[in-house]
Amino acid sequence: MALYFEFQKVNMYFSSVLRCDTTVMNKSCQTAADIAAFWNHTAVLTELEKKGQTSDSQPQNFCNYFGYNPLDRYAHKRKDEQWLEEKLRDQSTVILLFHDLGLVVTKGEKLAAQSRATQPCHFTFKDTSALFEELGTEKILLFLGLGRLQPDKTDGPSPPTSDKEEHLPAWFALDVTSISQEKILSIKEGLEIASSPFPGLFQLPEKEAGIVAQARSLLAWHQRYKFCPTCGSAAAVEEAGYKRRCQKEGCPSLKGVHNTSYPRTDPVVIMLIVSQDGKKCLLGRGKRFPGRMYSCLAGFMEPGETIEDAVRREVYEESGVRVGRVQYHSSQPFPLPASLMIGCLGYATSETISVDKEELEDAQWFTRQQVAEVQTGAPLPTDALTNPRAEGPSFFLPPAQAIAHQLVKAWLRMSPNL
Ligand SMILES: NC(=O)C1=CN([C@@H]2O[C@H](COP(=O)(O)OP(=O)(O)OC[C@H]3O[C@@H](n4cnc5c(N)ncnc54)[C@H](O)[C@@H]3O)[C@@H](O)[C@H]2O)C=CC1
Ligand SMILES: [Mg+2]
Ligand SMILES: [Mg+2]
Ligand SMILES: [Mg+2]
Ligand SMILES: [Zn+2]
Repeated sequence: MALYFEFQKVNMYFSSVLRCDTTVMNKSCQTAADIAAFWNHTAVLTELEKKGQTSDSQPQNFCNYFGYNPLDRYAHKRKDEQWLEEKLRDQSTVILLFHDLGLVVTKGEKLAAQSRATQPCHFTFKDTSALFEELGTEKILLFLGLGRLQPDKTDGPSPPTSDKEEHLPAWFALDVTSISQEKILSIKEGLEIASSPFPGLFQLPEKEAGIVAQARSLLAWHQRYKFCPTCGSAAAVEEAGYKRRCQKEGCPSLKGVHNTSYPRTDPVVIMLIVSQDGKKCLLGRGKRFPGRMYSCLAGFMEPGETIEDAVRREVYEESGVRVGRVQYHSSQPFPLPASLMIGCLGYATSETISVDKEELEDAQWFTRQQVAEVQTGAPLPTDALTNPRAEGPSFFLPPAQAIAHQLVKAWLRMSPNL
């Protein structure tokens, strides 16, 4: 009998978990999964995960905007020119066009109620054959990989596919900077060039943002590294856009492996610093930040430095605050032009702030409550980014697409509301 009651209790427990609204947050920005993770109720967390909810307080599960890329890069085919040519002409192939790093998009698509989403235009070889003809052999054509766009991450797991890998659509990016904008825009009705990186790059469908980041970072490398960094001679594009080879005989870059021949990525640390008592976090305002925006401190890593030391050094340089323990959270490819943001939480060992006025306008400690109110509060007025006197809260955080936003959210969710 006792066993029966015990069984009933467990049953009720799980049925209440299965009925709970997994999207609701309490005043501290914590969802049911966050609370379950915090109190180490793994059985409850497992049930919630079956409903498609994971806790952001489990950093290993976290994928930032630009971080999700559904393509298999298929790197072993980059030297197979015949295979690449056939793939390029296949009618399932998707070609993205970039004009001076601006993506060619379809006008007027609305994905979200308030923001105008940037919808990359998917061209075929047939659509673009005149452009290929005009560009000739000197073109920069990148093979990005094979794959299909999956349903949004929020739609749950992707449906099973019977496709063999080789039959998945191939994705390419073509640089059409040397072709007139009029000619590009006349390929189809309703095209435009999302020339400015802001805000278009941050309004892409999330399932495609990683592909655009991959293409844009590579094209930016080609734009900046036309000549061999070792001897200054011309360098030809090879391996489907993943290599540049110096054309001068005897150049040292031709002997052995040289990173000057391959696409570059600049690692950047970005960190939310938490005070010793765990109740405050450190945020700064860069000189060029819009409106009243405050964000995590960030800085380029230097050669011969660990991630932990880069976090400690940048925080000390910019704010005078000393940091002890550093914990990795997640990363984000950042295609402006080609950074890798390495997101961390850092635990301060001192509190006095001394702002580096060369780089920052201000840096302050913000309480958990202040930050939670801004995160859960009403949407910002439309002129908040441009008008410092706009109505609304005394400060605001970067949007959800920024890793800084996610670091703040992670801290709010993983710490108890003290
Ligand atoms: N603070 C934030 O919330 C966010 C920052 N970022 C990005 O993080 C990156 C680094 O942050 P910062 O505070 O600017 O870095 P930082 O604190 O290291 O200072 C930037 C300065 O470092 C020098 N520098 C050293 N290595 C460099 C390199 N590889 N490329 C360019 N400049 C280099 C330049 O003089 C530059 O002015 C920036 O590109 C920024 O766009 C991105 C998202 C959010
Ligand atoms: Mg900085
Ligand atoms: Mg700095
Ligand atoms: Mg720096
Ligand atoms: Zn050279």
